[in-house]
Amino acid sequence: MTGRASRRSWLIWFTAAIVYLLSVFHRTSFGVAGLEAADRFGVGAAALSTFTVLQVGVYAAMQIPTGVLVDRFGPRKVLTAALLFLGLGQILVAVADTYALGLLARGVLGFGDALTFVSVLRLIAAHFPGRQYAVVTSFTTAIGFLGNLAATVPLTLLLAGPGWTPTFLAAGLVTAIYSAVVAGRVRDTPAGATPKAGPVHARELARQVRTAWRVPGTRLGFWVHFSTMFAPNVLTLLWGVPFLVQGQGRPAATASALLTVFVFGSMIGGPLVGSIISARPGARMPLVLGYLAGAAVVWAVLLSWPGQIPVGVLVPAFAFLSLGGPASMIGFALARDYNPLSRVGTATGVVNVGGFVATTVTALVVGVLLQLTGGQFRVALLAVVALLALGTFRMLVWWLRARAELFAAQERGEHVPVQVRRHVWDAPARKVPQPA
Ligand SMILES: N[C@@H](Cc1c[nH]cn1)C(=O)NCC(=O)O
Repeated sequence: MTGRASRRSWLIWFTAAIVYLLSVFHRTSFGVAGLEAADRFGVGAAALSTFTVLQVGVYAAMQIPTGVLVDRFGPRKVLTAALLFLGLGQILVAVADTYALGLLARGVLGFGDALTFVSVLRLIAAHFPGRQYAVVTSFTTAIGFLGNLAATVPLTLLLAGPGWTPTFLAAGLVTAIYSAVVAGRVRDTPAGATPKAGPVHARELARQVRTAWRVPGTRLGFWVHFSTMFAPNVLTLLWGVPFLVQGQGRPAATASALLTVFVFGSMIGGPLVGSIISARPGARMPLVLGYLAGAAVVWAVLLSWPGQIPVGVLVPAFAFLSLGGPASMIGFALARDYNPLSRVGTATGVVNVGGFVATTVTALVVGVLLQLTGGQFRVALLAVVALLALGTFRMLVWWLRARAELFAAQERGEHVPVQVRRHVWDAPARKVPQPA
């Protein structure tokens, strides 16, 4: 859309952003419930990490289907379903007393979580003009981090007070009940129109995904998301605490405190990056490249530091790496700009696969390398550097291809999302055949 977003659109966005807050709360709730979960299900640390891998795996696997569902049925219906799955998953967590039921519960929860983010971004694409897209998505992620904060000290206090079952039961019920608010309040577009959902033809759906994937702007978004968000994710979801405790000899409480730098960094960095790229879309790729160059320096320092890394080095290093999440939002802005609204959900899902596939692969490879090296974090974390290099290389390839498309469109006099000037590293202009 063009013009200004109405108050109604802001209200609809806020209603949907609360779904993302709930989703992040449920996603991160095992961070502080881990020890109690181990006790309740009678399992050790290795079995506990299965919860994380399962959840991220379900999330990544569901991104493209979610994008297609959102384009087909509209974000209101998909968000309503997301809340019902999240609520059901958390109610199952509340009553689960075996490891198998616990895994099933977190799987259902991961399914609901997977339906949320892409739906909210699709709503933003429909309700806000293009120039506001990045800033509103960054507000959304900042609201999501409130869910992450609620899953730290407040959840610890609730688990220590009322206990596991009442806490998770209440969280699950509130989430399921909120689905009625979303179903009643959210509208897919400012005019209230909803995509016409006829019968679903697999071939048609595959064509929609292929078309989105072939757009160089979508592919660039995929590699931007892949390269920027996985390192902070791997540290906060799985390997950050073991690296600091076993690899660096820090107490567990210090390790958890150090990881909160990622939450605050993303909460501040999100709106900052969002407002910069909303005002200057041309700054998107320079920002991503700047972040990746800085991340390479940070990893070189972290992995080559002799002995224990001082807190005075860890805090700025983590603060810088936390900007990877906000930088990854540039991938979604690219998907939004280079696809028509009817395909934005699918393209957003494709982009969102990037970071989560990179997270899953890195988390697994780090685990394998730790096993092979007898716990050498300096060696195991080289997996992060390897994926950073791969992602950056593929991103550069698609950046040049996307620029070549833009030049061609500019030369044809078409409207382009960003005006670009040719540089020496760009492919030379194609010769336009002259009439004889
Ligand atoms: N890029 C992340 C969101 C983010 C923003 N700042 C830090 N992280 C992302 O893709 N999120 C998807 C989700 O479901 O949370």
